[in-house]
Amino acid sequence: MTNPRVKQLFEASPVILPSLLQCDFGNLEREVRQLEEDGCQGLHLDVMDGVFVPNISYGMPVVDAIRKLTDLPLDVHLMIQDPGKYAQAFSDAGADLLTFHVEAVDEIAPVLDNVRSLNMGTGLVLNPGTAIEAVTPFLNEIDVVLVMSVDAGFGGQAFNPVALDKLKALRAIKPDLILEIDGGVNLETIGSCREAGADLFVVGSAIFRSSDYAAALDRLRLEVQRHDPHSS
Ligand SMILES: O=C(CO)[C@H](O)[C@H](O)COP(=O)(O)O
Ligand SMILES: [Co+2]
Repeated sequence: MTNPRVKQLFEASPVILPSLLQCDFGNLEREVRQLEEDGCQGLHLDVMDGVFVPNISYGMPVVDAIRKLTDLPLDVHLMIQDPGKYAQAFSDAGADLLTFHVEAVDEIAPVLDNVRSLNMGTGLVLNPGTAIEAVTPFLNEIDVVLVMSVDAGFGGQAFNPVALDKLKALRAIKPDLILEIDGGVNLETIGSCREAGADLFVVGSAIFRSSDYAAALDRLRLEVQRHDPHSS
């Protein structure tokens, strides 16, 4: 991986990545500064097009605005149809790590080649209903597998434990693969995600619905430490 911010993110693993979907967009700069002060080591940006998922969030202008606000690694989760068409635009907007859904493309390889040529980290995303076999042929060409524990499209959904089996299976296939979990990750579920092998933990409502982001993050980090598979 040559993108220095992605390298920094992976070296900091395990990392909790706040999902900017339910934050206060009317005070985006304040939110980003608060997360930086609370020691966040990256941000997860949820891009939704209303076609691939039945919801619309934001696109390149907001990614660009966040890029101008912070030097933190930006992990951009594309929940859009035909993501290859927008890879250059998101690279130009400042994405460091770009993940796209295998369900949103007819052929993975050409989109993957395109994203990799743009000096971004690359990741494939699996919805709960998609088997890991959809990504196993590509494990040597990607940096991350993002395993969804909710059906992509909305924050605040309940965690689907099928994701844990996928994390364990992928960890067993490729021990050095960076694994990311996204959807319904909170104090009750984050420990089992860590035990199952996750490195990056996307958290939305468990942070943004709390009145004290720092306290919520500290409790989540403690749970990750307590359930670390590498600790004795
Ligand atoms: O990709 C997503 C939804 O499609 C979001 O990243 C995810 O839902 C995070 O929010 P929460 O922690 O509240 O589930
Ligand atoms: Co996401």
